[in-house]
Amino acid sequence: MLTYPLSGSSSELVINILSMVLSQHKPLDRAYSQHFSGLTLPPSEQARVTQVVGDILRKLNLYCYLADIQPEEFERLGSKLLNAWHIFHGLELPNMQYALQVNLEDFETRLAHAKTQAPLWDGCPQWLDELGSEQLGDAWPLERAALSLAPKRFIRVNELKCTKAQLIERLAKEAVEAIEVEGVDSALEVISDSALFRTETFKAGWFEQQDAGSQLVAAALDAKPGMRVVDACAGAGGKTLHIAAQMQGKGRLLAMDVEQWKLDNLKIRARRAGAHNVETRIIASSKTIKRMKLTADRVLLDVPCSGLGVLKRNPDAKWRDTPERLPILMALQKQILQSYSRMVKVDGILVYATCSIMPAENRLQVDAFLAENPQFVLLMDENITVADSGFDGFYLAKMQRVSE
Ligand SMILES: C[S@@+](CC[C@H](N)C(=O)[O-])C[C@H]1O[C@@H](n2cnc3c(N)ncnc32)[C@H](O)[C@@H]1O
Repeated sequence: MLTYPLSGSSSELVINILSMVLSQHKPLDRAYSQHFSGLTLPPSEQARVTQVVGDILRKLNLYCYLADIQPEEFERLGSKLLNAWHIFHGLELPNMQYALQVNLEDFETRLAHAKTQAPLWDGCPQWLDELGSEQLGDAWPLERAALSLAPKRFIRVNELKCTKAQLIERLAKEAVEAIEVEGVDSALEVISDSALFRTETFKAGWFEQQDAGSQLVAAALDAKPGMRVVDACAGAGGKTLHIAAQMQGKGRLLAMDVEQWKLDNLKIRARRAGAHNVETRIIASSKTIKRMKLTADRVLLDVPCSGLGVLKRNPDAKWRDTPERLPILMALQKQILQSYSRMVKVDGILVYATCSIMPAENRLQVDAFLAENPQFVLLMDENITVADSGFDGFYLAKMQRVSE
């Protein structure tokens, strides 16, 4: 965490970003882009601001409890929470105008109590603690604690442009220190505090920022040059670009989604990455899928999910309407799996993936699908857990179509 306090203006910035997320219910990335654009903040200060915002969101209920405020009061009482945050981390108080002060005696009493309440200490809201206990049983406390930590920074080497060794060397010349990641061939961990997207190495398309756990998903698809591959929930193409590299730019790679703006972003990223065999197609209706019946060697279904495996990186989801959305998401996952699996040809491979660690969105969906679709068999599945891997949490199931 920080070694010296935030400046007064950075503290105000943290409060404004958090207010946008907590009071106006905007996504965190939108709050960042709105507040950072037009600011001439040095990259290191921007990194400090995002570090503090991320930490506060990961443990919002703990810091609110210590500051003796309610999350709903953040817009009005944010300065008190920020002071409590500094005291908690043993830092001097920031120099904010009109800041509300914390009663130190009260803070110490609350701190002693919070240490005895593990879910509160881990910044876990009650609904999530109940869901995690119900879904994961004894494994939940370790996952819960792991989800409260700051995420590491991972990148994926773009093998269409360079090797891992060449990437490490070129990044070092731009003062970015990156090391190999055990168990994930395509990944590097960035251990210096550098602004990655400003590097020439990034502009040349040599890497993408992508969690190491996420890189295991496309690896499981095992796409080969010359194949016909569909990434059916491609979004902005994190995994599409990885698949394109596996295919060495040869064969047909179709990236589909229901949101055109995401596919437009994907096209820009594909151009930078030199991924020339990527085509995009909007899913306008079920006909788009029906027309492709039994045509694909590989289909990836990286379905919309709760995101409960990636709370380190997207901690705002803890304080959103995630529990209300869960049944809707699960119905959509079931429907996508049933309908889009029709694209897989006989002997072809289907990979179902989520960035959730909850069995209800993962193995239970796959079991239900297999029970209704004997034309598919399960080859393997994997829970990439946050506590075991240190990555974000993912699930993947690899299935094969054995008959029409
Ligand atoms: C988990 S995200 C995909 C992330 C992406 N694969 C990546 O690696 O960057 C799920 C995607 O599914 C898309 N989606 C939502 N409903 C869909 C549907 N019915 N059919 C296809 N895609 C859908 C969303 O727009 C979103 O981009």
